[in-house]
Amino acid sequence: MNQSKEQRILNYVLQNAVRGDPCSVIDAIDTYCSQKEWAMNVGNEKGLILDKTVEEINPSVALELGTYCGYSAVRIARLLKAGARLLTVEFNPEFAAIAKQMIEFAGVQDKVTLIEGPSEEIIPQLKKKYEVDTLDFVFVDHWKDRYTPDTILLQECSLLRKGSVLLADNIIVPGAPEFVNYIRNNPRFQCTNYPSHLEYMKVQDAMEKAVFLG
Ligand SMILES: O=C(NCCCCc1cc2cnccc2s1)c1cc(-c2ccc(F)cc2)cc(O)c1O
Ligand SMILES: [Mg+2]
Repeated sequence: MNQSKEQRILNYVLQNAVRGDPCSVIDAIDTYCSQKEWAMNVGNEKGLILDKTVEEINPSVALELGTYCGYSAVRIARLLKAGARLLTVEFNPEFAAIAKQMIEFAGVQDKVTLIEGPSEEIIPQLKKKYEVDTLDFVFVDHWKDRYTPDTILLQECSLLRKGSVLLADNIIVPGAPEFVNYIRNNPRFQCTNYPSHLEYMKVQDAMEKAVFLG
């Protein structure tokens, strides 16, 4: 049976990156996806916005919604201090299997917990099953129509505290207009927009940072 695009991306990383070197994994994925096959990794331009946000917060507990091949999980995990952890949620079993191998090859598996399942099911489990108190940082990069309901769910599950930071991808393309309207008009969030470009394309995109005010 012929390989999936995600399997081809992983194979390229295994052959061209250095085991245990997260930066070489990130670079290899960006090289493959800009030269050979486009894929929905956050990419290097928006990835730098993600890096700066993570470095600014220096989170002890981070959540990612939408793992895909593990590109942003590796990007985030490589910046985490000793003892800090990333929980990343993926809905698609094939993607989760690729991401698991990607995270292990990068050598960040000790910092990352990969959870397979729908966000609306996993978020309510985070406190009891995954021993989360509150989240310092959330990277939102899954189904664009889940951005708003899951932000509400995070609040309902008391997973956000004063100063928790959400960073949402794809504000313009594919777009999350309902989320933008919700978060910018919500007095409990302080929002900042970061114009950028769609990964590997000359198409406008943006990220939105939202700080929970408690
Ligand atoms: O759909 C995108 N990401 C979401 C897919 C993840 C599905 C999940 C649902 C779910 C539910 N619960 C838990 C975990 C998860 S993971 C996406 C799409 C584009 C894009 C695609 C075509 C195009 F022409 C232009 C842009 C660019 C991007 O950067 C993206 O992130
Ligand atoms: Mg995205």
